[in-house]
Amino acid sequence: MPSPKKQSRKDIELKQEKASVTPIRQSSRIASIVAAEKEGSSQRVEKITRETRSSMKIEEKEKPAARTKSYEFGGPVGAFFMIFSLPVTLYAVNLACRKDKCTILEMPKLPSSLAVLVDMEAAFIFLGWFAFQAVLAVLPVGRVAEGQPLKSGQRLKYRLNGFLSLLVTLACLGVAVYYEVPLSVLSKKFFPLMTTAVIFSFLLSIALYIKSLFISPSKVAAPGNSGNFIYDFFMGHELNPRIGPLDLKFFCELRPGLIGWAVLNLAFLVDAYQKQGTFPPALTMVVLFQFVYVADALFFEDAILTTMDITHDGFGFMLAFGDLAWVPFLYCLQPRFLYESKFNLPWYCLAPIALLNVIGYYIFRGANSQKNDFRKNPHSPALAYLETIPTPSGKRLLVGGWWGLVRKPNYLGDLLMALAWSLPCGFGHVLPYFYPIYFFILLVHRERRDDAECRRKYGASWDRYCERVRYRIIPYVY
Ligand SMILES: NC(=O)C1=CN([C@@H]2O[C@H](COP(=O)(O)OP(=O)(O)OC[C@H]3O[C@@H](n4cnc5c(N)ncnc54)[C@H](OP(=O)(O)O)[C@@H]3O)[C@@H](O)[C@H]2O)C=CC1
Ligand SMILES: CC(C)CCC[C@@H](C)[C@H]1CC=C2C3=C(CC[C@@]21C)[C@@]1(C)CC[C@H](O)C(C)(C)[C@@H]1CC3
Repeated sequence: MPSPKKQSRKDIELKQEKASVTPIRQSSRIASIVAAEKEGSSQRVEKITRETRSSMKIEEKEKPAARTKSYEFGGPVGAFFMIFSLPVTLYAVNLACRKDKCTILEMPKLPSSLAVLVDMEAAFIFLGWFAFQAVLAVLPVGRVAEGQPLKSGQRLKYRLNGFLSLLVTLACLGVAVYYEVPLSVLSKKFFPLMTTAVIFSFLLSIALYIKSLFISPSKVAAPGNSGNFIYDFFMGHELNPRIGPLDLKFFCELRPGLIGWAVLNLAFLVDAYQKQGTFPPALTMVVLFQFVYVADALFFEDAILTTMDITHDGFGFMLAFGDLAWVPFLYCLQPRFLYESKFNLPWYCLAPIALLNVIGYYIFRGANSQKNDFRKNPHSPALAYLETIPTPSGKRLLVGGWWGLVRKPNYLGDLLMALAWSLPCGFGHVLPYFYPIYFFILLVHRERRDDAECRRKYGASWDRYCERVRYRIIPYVY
């Protein structure tokens, strides 16, 4: 136990540190950074930045985890509603879009027996798949990267071998096709596989919540620390849960669900080829687009370390269900529609859609890489041409390049791609457009959440950025 005398001295020091990040002090620090930059003294800039960071770290290290004051997603009631409505939506959309019909004008036909939805073989396939990906993820192969600094100042280490895992998975699929293993089992058992993923994500979220009750305050994720069980279960109470070398959030976000989505698509394509003797153009194109999206996420795996999911949100039901059930079994809706319905479009319709996808990808990749490279090395000579503005935390905000066009250029590119994945399904049905519609809503909401978080982090500097870059996602529109 510290002596009362020592404790009170520590308190004084703490108060002094807290005072050092008051708004007045913040603006004087920005002024010092700007002055030092004008003088061209990069050493002084580094020094002021280091001082500011360490004073903020001391402040945060000593605090018990602060309770979340503002609720998102409609608070506990909204979270409770989503825990039930998300799985229902997943089933409803997939049941409404089946071989003979794809419509929202009729009630989805419920399966004749439970065996259509639940199946032991599918459960083994799913669990085997999850274990296979986990083994690949912990193999000591591939670069190790450091995450963004945590509240404690510590940086977690992440093994980056996602792209290699994708290649190994593809090789295994190739061998399976060669030995005539029927991949059609994946499309036949689509619903039982989905049910296993749903049950698994519920069980995983419960385990994660129980584990999070025993962690130290520095490991708590601020958004999932309200004290309300339902809300924290949904948002995720622990920021970076790990089992030995396996970082569960990082793993689930990129491996079993994301690669699983690409594998389901490939299974539809192989089956279509085996049945029709040719690769149907529209299906092939969408499978290829989505494959590039998945491969890109794994190739630029370290870029996810600066996203909101990893730096800010806890690992709870929202992400567990999103990663393991929602992404693989809903994002493949357009390929599944094209596979089941055999719908096609002529090349002169597919060509402009392909161009839209390329433009979307160019913006998405350019924006994500620009921000990620800048966060990794703000003094990189390759980025020196970009205009930036200082913030009290020492970090700067990009106000040139992609990040000067709109506040979320990466969302803009992602949305263009989402549209390009649905257009090959034609205009006869609304359901294949579920993804771009849902995605637009998700990203508008996500932008608002991030805006609030950045205003909290960067104060007046964020307001300056918003004045400079007026549009949020779509130039001159929104
Ligand atoms: N397919 C899907 O279902 C989904 C895809 N996505 C995609 O994931 C990607 C990541 O998205 P997300 O994590 O939401 O958001 P961002 O990658 O945009 O990350 C937000 C963070 O970036 C930093 N930042 C914001 N503006 C600037 C700026 N001007 N200069 C420098 N840094 C800035 C801030 O963090 P700090 O300053 O602390 O570094 C902010 O908190 C996007 O491409 C998105 O489209 C997202 C959700 C779902
Ligand atoms: C349905 C719920 C209300 C919300 C669930 C959201 C999740 C499905 C998404 C939250 C952020 C995601 C990201 C990707 C996939 C979807 C989820 C998990 C991402 C891995 C897709 C590939 C991209 O290249 C990316 C940038 C790595 C994405 C990161 C965010």
